[in-house]
Amino acid sequence: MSYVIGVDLGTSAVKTVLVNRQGQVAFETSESYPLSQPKPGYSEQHPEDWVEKTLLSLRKLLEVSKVPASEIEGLSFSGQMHGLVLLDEQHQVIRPAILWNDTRTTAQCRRIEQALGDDLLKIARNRALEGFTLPKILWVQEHEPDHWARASVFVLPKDYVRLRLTGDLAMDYSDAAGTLLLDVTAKAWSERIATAFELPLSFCPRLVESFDDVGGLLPDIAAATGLSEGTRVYAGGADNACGAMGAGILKEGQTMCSIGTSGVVLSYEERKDLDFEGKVHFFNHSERDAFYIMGVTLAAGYSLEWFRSTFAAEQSFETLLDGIDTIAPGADGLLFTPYIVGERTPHPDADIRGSFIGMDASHKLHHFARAVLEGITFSLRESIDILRESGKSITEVISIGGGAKNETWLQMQADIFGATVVRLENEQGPAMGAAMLAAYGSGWFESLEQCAAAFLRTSRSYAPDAERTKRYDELFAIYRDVYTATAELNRRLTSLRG
Ligand SMILES: Nc1ncnc2c1ncn2[C@@H]1O[C@H](COP(=O)(O)OP(=O)(O)O)[C@@H](O)[C@H]1O
Ligand SMILES: O=C(CO)[C@@H](O)[C@H](O)COP(=O)(O)O
Repeated sequence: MSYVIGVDLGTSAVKTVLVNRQGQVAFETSESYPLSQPKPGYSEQHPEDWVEKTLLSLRKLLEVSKVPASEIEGLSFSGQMHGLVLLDEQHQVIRPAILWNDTRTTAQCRRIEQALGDDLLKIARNRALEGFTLPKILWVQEHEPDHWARASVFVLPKDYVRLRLTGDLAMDYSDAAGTLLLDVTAKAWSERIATAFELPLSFCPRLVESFDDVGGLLPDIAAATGLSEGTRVYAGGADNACGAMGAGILKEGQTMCSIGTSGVVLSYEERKDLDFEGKVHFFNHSERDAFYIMGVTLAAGYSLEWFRSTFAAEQSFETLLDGIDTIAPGADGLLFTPYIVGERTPHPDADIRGSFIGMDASHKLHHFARAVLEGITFSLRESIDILRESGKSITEVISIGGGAKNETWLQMQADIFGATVVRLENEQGPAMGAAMLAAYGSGWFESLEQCAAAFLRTSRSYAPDAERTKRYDELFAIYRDVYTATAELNRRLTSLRG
């Protein structure tokens, strides 16, 4: 038998999957790590936690599966995007990583816009948003001169873990696209952008394709995990690119919805010269010379996790959501907006915060839980609408991530999106995309599409119900008004936040 491993470095946990040549998952493990929010709007993690938990997860994968290390041909990564890991000349970490959902960088975004004007959208193909990496780099430049003086190079989360596993420093195009330093269509670091902020190009690591072989495992890593030094490591990709691959989004006309900590609606995009005016993110895919567009809800699964841990900490997601299907669409007049850490699509606004509108004395915990799911899904519908407005026909959506675990939520996605929602058999999200990169890199298939055809099988489809879709369309019109109606109120509350 031969196997590959996919490692998904998520925001809440690292997940590893062991996959055979038929795409069957022989074993999986997951190890969580903390997220620290030292101030409102801040979101950080310790890169050492990622490394430690990745090694632990790999060791368990080998111990429990009992698969001989010699049968594992390749390993690759998927990683949470945009997070800034600053390294000194010896490749030591300088400060905790500043993550994708950290919104401290509004001033730096305005500085980028002023310095680059129209060039930003022309070159980086994306707007200056707080979550992206360049604003984080500028924040450290401005606020932490001692740290900045030591900074020699930057990497993204999975690149740091790969560096520690192999000793190789590199970044793949799909992740580099989320830094705002890449000329996305030319696939090269942008000198124009780097020099505008006095960054030498040596501050940016070597660029590679997601499926490139970047070496073997270091001897001490092989010893610590039980893996063989002979297992080849392939660079890996951004979690959304890998999630898309793991959902089979490899040609025009395919769309996925991923509900993890964040929420993403993503479509394969052939029209690389079309100007999306920054309304959606435009990134390199993990397949060679391919692209995708996507909209992001900052707190999708995170809104549900926040609600559960704050108001029903003793309950699992399953218990909390059990019975919400007995409540009618609209949660008896209760509406939630998931802006609990600010928002990205369609409102790039770090100051906006969430709301429950329409609370009534008759509402119980289940009404709130249903309203939270509906609010998250309405937010994703805003991205679906932007993709449709760009000319895409979206009639089928592959749903992945934690949000695809609940049947009621899957049906709700179909009803709110007005599209058939498809769940995959043995859905593994971005971890499967990472395993596919390792399988393709190892030469098991001639193309990633061929690999997807062999690995991925659909499990169940959820068709939209015409009556519920109509009801949700009415509610969606109200949902859309909540942003405008609460934006100014939230701005006035900003100074009260801790
Ligand atoms: N059984 C479940 N039912 C509904 N939602 C769930 C369930 N389990 C997890 N989730 C949601 O999925 C989120 C985690 O998704 P995951 O894809 O594992 O996240 P990430 O990759 O960001 O770490 C949780 O925060 C929660 O909102
Ligand atoms: O910021 C983005 C994409 O632009 C996020 O999607 C991150 O990539 C984190 O993803 P999850 O941990 O939610 O999977």
